[in-house]
Amino acid sequence: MDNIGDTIEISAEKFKKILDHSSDEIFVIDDQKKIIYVNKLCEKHYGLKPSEVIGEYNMSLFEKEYWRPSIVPLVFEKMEPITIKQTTYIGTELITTAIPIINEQNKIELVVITAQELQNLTSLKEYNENNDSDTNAFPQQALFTNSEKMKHIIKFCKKIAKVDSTVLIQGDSGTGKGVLASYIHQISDRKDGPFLTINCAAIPENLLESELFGYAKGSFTGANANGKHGLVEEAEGGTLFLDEIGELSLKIQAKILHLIQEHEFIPIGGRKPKKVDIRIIAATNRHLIDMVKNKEFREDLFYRLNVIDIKLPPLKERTEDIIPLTYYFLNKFNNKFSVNRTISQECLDIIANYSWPGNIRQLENVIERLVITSDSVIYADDLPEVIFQNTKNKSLYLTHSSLDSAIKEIEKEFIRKSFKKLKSSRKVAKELNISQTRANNLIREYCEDLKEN
Ligand SMILES: Nc1ncnc2c1ncn2[C@@H]1O[C@H](COP(=O)(O)OP(=O)(O)OP(=O)(O)O)[C@@H](O)[C@H]1O
Repeated sequence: MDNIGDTIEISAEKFKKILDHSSDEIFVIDDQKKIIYVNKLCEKHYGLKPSEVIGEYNMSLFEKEYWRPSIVPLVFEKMEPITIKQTTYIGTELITTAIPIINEQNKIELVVITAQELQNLTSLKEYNENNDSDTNAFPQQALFTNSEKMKHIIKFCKKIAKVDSTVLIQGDSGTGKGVLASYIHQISDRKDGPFLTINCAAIPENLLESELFGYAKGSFTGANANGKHGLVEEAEGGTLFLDEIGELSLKIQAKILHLIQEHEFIPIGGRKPKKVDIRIIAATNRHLIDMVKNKEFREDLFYRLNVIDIKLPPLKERTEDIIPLTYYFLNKFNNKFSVNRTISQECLDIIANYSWPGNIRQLENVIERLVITSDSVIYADDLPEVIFQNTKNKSLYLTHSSLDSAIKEIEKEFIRKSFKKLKSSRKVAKELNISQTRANNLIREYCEDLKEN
């Protein structure tokens, strides 16, 4: 126990609780620039638990690009408090202040760093625009990751982006195939040209052909008399992304093959081939090789597309990405709907342990729904039933060794759900078929945070 003043004692456990509930991230490094303390906000800002950060050297995390720019060299150089703007890899903007604690030998003993989210500042005047070292921030990118598997894929993309070979991205629905295709385009020499996407499954075959290749003057009745350019022509100098390529008919597959091999195409109703300079990136969530075996997909086109193939892992194989993505989407929808929802630890744990069969898209949709439907804090019981139950059932067995504690957990869940909905102990008692005294006691035990002030 620490004795503070004459009468108040704060245990180390309570002290940790206080720091973890600060709205600022608190980050302390020693004279060797080793991280000796960080509060729980580091999970929100970097998707890393304090236990993964404490004991690391500041530089080694900085080199893994969790944030930019670094404040530590500045404070060691100037030996005085410094404030700068930083951006984390999930796009959170922070106003960070580093305060050196200097010992009697005039050496830095510790540096206490606090970081506040820019969107939380009530007044933007609170920080000086001139101090802002934004030039070092991350480039605007829609693709970020904390997973080694994905970092490997991104490294591979950086190598292949510069060549013009066709790329085939395979992966389950919602794993980010479109985002990856756009990323490859953005880091390629074609970045100043267009990036056009067509979803081959969403358009009927006859329309798809004219969308892709356009048609010549007066080629059919009802068509624009001057003809029409297709996406292949409009993508000149850029990249054409063919999403869900497994859905193409054999006729259009033949035209795509010709386009890839000869860099030319003939518009519908046209006679002369037109040359184009485009890169093709294709994606599918189907097993193309099985389709080839079943003669549903041309073997020659498959091998042409597959010159460079990338397999995107489902979210359950990159669980390190779940928490950073959750906060990324939370920030995104908080901004979109001008609210400031936070998320409870229990809810976060369930999200982190769920298998996400619909991958990133499903996670994004769930967070959007939670931001819209929850009150200021998002609790576990706000989650859609399927996620809540699925993880709950697993965790009941995993985390409860005794029958009594598992029963208590279920009791808590029932009471919270009912009280959240009905907001009255009388109604809860009625719904759950218990006495009002018992309902009152249970509400006092489990629902303090749900009571309206
Ligand atoms: N690494 C990422 N960072 C941020 N957002 C991402 C990331 N990957 C995917 N998303 C988001 O997840 C959603 C799904 O991504 P995308 O549409 O690229 O998936 P897909 O694999 O092409 O899906 P489908 O097969 O259904 O077309 C999009 O809203 C996208 O913005």
